[in-house]
Amino acid sequence: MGIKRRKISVIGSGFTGATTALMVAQKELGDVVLVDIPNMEKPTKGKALDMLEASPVQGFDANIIGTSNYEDIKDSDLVIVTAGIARRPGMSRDDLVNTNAGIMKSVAQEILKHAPDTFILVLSNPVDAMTYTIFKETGFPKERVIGQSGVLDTARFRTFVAQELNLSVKDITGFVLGGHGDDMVPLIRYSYAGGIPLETLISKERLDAIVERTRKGGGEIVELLGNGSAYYAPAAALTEMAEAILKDQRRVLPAIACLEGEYGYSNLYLGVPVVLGGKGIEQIIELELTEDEKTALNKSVESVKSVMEVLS
Ligand SMILES: NC(=O)C1=CN([C@@H]2O[C@H](COP(=O)(O)OP(=O)(O)OC[C@H]3O[C@@H](n4cnc5c(N)ncnc54)[C@H](O)[C@@H]3O)[C@@H](O)[C@H]2O)C=CC1
Ligand SMILES: O=C([O-])CC(=O)C(=O)O
Repeated sequence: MGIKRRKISVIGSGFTGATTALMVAQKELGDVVLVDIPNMEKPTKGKALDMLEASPVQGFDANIIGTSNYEDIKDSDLVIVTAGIARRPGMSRDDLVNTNAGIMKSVAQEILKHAPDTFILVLSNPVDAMTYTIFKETGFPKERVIGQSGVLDTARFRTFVAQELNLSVKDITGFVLGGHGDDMVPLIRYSYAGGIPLETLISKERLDAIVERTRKGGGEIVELLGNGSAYYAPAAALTEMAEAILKDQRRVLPAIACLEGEYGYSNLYLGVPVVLGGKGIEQIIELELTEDEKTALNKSVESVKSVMEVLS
């Protein structure tokens, strides 16, 4: 008996998985199990040990292990899924769908077998469709299967706005709705600098340019890196969501949630504002949308659905 530390399993020890493992450990959200395929077992163990050896210097208490044995995820409080292939220059996220759907199915079976009571955060792309796949394959309640896109997309938007206004990123808030693709819908009307509407601070032309850069933000990093996609900001986004769940913070964050009538859509996982806490997705917040915003959201939904059709 006694009080036990939380356990967080990160599936995939590549760029995003390893970075996420380090960030959640640095925040002392719990002990970390980093999982990859048998071929990758040695480097996965090596990364975990290397991170653990950073802990005395940085002063965090968290055990970190690397493994290719899914039994090690037993009793996880949270499983973060980053397994799969990432895109390279010239590719869209949707090009990853067939390979990653196969990987999601096998990962879902392992989670179901070894950690049936856990929460799941999905990162693998195309993430709206992959979150839906994990939901279907595990049969978990919808509030326990959550995808990450909006925290990252909003973080990019906030970064660009802070640069434009030469203000602290801390004072910039925003909301990005819809699928995690180039049709995502940054909601300017709900975006502020220190409580002041952005529309009163930045010209329409400059705001349009920021929205466009946000939509293509993932691709911008892919072009710069040349051999993969973003991982620092995605890992930071996953860590914020993990903290909201594990500390029952009831944060208001954008997340990929299962819609059953909300915003007029059903049987679909899509990025929307939610309350994220100890029960997972505790509420989906429905914002009033203008006709233009509804049209933009609909376009984004059509993109997500066309990817999901490939899977059915
Ligand atoms: N939703 C989002 O905002 C973002 C999504 N992503 C997506 O996250 C995914 C991972 O990206 P990276 O970490 O950069 O890729 P990566 O290639 O560096 O790492 C992926 C890892 O998954 C492992 N893997 C494959 N099958 C597995 C299985 N069955 N079990 C355990 N591990 C398995 C691979 O061996 C590899 O080590 C990609 O699909 C990428 O597109 C990346 C950034 C942001
Ligand atoms: O762009 C990619 O392929 C990875 C991703 O989802 C992002 O960085 O937003």
